[in-house]
Amino acid sequence: MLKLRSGRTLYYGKGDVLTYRTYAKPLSVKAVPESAYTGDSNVIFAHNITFAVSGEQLLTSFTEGDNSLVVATDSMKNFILRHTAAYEGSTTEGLLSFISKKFMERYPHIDAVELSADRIPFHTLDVASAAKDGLEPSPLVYRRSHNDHASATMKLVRENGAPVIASHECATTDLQLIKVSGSSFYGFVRDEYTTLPESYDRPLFIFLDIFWKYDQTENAVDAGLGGYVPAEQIRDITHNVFHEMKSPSIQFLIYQVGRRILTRFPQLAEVRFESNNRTWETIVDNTETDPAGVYTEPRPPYGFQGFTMTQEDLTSDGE
Ligand SMILES: O=c1[nH]c(=O)c2[nH]c(=O)[nH]c2[nH]1
Repeated sequence: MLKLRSGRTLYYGKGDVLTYRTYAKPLSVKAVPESAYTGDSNVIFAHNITFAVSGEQLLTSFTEGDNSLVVATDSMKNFILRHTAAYEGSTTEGLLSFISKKFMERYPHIDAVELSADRIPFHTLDVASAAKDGLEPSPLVYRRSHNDHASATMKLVRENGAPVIASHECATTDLQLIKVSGSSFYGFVRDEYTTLPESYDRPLFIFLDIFWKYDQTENAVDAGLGGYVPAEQIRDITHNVFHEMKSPSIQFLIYQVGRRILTRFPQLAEVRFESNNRTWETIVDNTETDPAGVYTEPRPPYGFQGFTMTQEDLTSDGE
């Protein structure tokens, strides 16, 4: 939230600024064992951006109707689009940093910018190769995905007049993972309010949002430094840990995912989870001799968990 010195909150901006940039600089990252992802051609580098500004000098635009220092949100949209064309990097975080720094340089009366972007994922598609010897990814045709996607949030303020990143958080959201067998939930408090039976093998369906912060923000902004953490590798680590472990609860599952993420990426200071329990309701149970079961959508209300972890969690013996 963007606040003035007086403690008053003041901001205005533009949301849903859709920027479909083509042929951004390709991204290249180090491999991790859990993921085939090593980068992105960035042929389509598309985002939905929300951009808000704040400043002491904007107060009279609210209190007196004085528009003399108001940059129209329509102009903000144009600024974002034009600078998306000028961006020479390869990451969402770099794009946000670039646009907001340029904006604060152009408009010195703006004290702070808070902005976020959802990456709009477009995936490659295989097509018959021109040589007719199999399939190869089309460099031209892409499929828009409505699955999980990367995003980032950033706040910039001025220090000695120059814009600096005061805070950031990166994320992969809307991950929806089902593990059909190998998850339990038992041993919880049983009292006069308990109706849930203990489960020793449940089809665990979770909705998951994962957030992370770097120790050095520069690693998020400049992939050339070699410490960039792509949402795709976070996603792949998550389903690997889910696959590997017999989870006694979502709480313990996300803790183990967090430990793996922090192990793989020492450049991250923090990982945060928001999970949602969508365990399928059992209609026909499976048996020891017949794995076939029938399940249906769970009814609301849904349970959720939240957990924040830092590198310090790796020094405790949770694994
Ligand atoms: O993994 C779970 N954690 C809970 O805290 C909980 N509570 C519940 O009813 N089901 C589950 N599952």
